[in-house]
Amino acid sequence: MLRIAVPNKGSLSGPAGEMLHEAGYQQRKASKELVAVDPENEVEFFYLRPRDIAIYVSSGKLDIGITGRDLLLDSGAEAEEVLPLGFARSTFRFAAKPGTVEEMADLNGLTIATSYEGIVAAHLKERGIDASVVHLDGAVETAIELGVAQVIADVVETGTSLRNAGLEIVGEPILESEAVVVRRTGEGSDGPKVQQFLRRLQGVLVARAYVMMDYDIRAEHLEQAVALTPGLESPTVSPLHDQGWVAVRSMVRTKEAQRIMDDLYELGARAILTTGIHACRL
Ligand SMILES: Nc1ncnc2c1ncn2[C@@H]1O[C@H](COP(=O)(O)OP(=O)(O)OP(=O)(O)O)[C@@H](O)[C@H]1O
Ligand SMILES: O=P(O)(O)OC[C@H]1O[C@H](OP(=O)(O)OP(=O)(O)O)[C@H](O)[C@@H]1O
Ligand SMILES: [Mg+2]
Repeated sequence: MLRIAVPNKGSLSGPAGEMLHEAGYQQRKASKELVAVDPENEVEFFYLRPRDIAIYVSSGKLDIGITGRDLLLDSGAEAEEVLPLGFARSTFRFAAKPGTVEEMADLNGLTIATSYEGIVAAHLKERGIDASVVHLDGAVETAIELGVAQVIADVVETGTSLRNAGLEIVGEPILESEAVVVRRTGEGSDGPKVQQFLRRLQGVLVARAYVMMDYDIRAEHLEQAVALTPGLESPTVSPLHDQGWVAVRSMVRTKEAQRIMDDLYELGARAILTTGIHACRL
């Protein structure tokens, strides 16, 4: 049975569960359940703290896990990223009161509060900066107001938490993070069950990012139309009863669908339809 670590709480938990559900895996019924078996797919899910997942996976007791790239790197565990999942996107940044820290060198001699000591210490060391790091569990933005630190290093998504605390970003992003699938470092080639799991998640990513587009076009404009909708491999072109026309079917990126529909219409295409993709294997 495949053993998979899934975040039990926080920003990663809901979207990870949704993605697994979309991939056809049975998820736990209640948020207090710590282990759930999906007998049909022969998978056992372990609902663990996101911060601990890379550590469990590196121990070799679990085959694979879902966590944040920042948490993976912070843990220092012998685990590596195998597939980015596109949710829980954030950047990891330094921030301070306006006017107190202009550039990275100003961090020398200061105290930095963070929940991600591993990432911060490595970043400072790489740049030869000598600053103290104090670990806090969360709500790090308040640490400056309360005098625990002069600088924080924390996850930023919309920037609302920083603004509310009257802080501004210092320097370049330390890291860009999103949810990722992790496995033990140096595992070699994945077994067939892990490969199948990854294919299912890749299928969800593609189904989320693409729509199927169908349209009719006069045969003489086919090449121009196909240039707009090349598809992943090659579009399907079918004859229509009216011999001057053909029907085209192709996958297009959801984000580009409206622009492509406008361009196709301009080219003379008609009956342009898009439909969602529920699942796929490429
Ligand atoms: N506001 C956010 N937007 C996007 N991703 C976030 C946000 N906050 C945290 N994350 C991401 O979620 C992961 C952290 O998960 P974790 O459950 O430890 O924190 P959390 O979502 O802040 O939950 P908690 O309430 O337990 O602190 C990290 O990968 C981080 O980048
Ligand atoms: O840029 P924003 O959109 O404001 O999001 C970033 C905030 O979200 C997370 O906090 P969370 O609410 O999880 O609280 P925590 O600090 O206790 O983890 C993170 O730690 C930041 O504080
Ligand atoms: Mg948090």
